[in-house]
Amino acid sequence: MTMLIEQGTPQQALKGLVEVEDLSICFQRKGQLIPVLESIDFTIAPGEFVCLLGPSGCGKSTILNAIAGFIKPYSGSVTVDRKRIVRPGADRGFVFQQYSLLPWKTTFQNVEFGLKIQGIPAAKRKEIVNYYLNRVGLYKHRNSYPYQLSGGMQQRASIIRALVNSPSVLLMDEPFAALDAQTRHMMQELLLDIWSELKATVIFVTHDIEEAVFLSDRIFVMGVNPGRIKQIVDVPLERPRHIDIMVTSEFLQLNREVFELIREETLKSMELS
Ligand SMILES: Nc1ncnc2c1ncn2[C@@H]1O[C@H](COP(=O)(O)OP(=O)(O)OP(=O)(O)O)[C@@H](O)[C@H]1O
Repeated sequence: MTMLIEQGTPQQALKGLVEVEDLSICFQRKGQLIPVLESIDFTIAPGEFVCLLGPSGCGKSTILNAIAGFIKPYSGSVTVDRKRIVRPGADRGFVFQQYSLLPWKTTFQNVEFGLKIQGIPAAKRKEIVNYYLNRVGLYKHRNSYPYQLSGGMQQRASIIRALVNSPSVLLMDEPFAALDAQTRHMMQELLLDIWSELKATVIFVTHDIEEAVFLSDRIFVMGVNPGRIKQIVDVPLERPRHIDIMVTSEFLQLNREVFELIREETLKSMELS
C-alpha cells in the first residue's frame, strides 16, 4: 500500500497551486468572437477547496475547462504548480456532471483506466484500485457494469477514477447535480472525507449555495456579462464538517450572504434588474 500512503504525505500537500492571471476567453458565434470571461485573476493554494458559484452562463465550466486544458485562453495564463497549462494532464483529474463511465467496462476496469494508460503494472493497479473501491464502498460492485449501478454509485466510481492518478488538482463540474438530495448529502460528506486525507486542491462548480458553503474554504461568486469573479467569500466554518452544520446560525448567515450576491447576478442575467 506504499503508493497509497505516499499520496497523503506532505509532499502531496505542497502540490496543487493554481494561478490564473488576466484570463480572457472568447468563443466563436456566427463568425463573431464573443467574450465569455474577461480578466479573471485568482490564486488557489495547494490543498484548498474552492467552489465556483454563479448564474447559468457566467462561465464556471469555462474556467474549469481552461484549468483542465480542454480549451485555450484568448489571453492571459493558467498555471498549475507554476507550469503553464496547454493540454490535459494526469496532474489534473476531472469529474463531470453526467456519469461518464465507459458502459462496456466494469467498475474496476473504469477506475483502472488512467493507471493502465500510464503503464502502471497490473499488480500495482489492482492494489490501488481495490483500495479506492473499498474506500467508497464499491468493492463488491467491482465487476458490475455502469448500467447496474445507481447514480450515486456511478459518481463514486467517477470520483475515484480521477483520484487513482493522484492528481494535485481535482476539477469537479456539478458532480452531484443529478443526484437526489439524500444521496447528494452523503456524497458531499464522503468527498470532504477523502479530500481531508489526500489534500488535493479541489475546484468544484455548483449552482447550489448550501453545497458551496458546506464544502468550501472559499467561494468564488461569479457574475455575468461579461463572466467575472464578483466576490470571494471566505467560509471559516470548522472542519471536519458534518451535514448537521447546515442548521447552525453561522452556516445560515453565510448562506444568506451568498444568496444575496447570487440573486443580484441572477436578476442581471435574466435582465430583470
Ligand atoms: N464551445 C463553446 N462555443 C460557444 N460558446 C460557448 C462554448 N462553451 C460555452 N459557451 C458559452 O459560454 C458561456 C459560458 O458557458 P459556461 O458553460 O462556462 O457557463 P456556466 O456558468 O458553467 O453555465 P451553467 O451553469 O449553465 O452550466 C455561455 O454563454 C455558453 O453558451
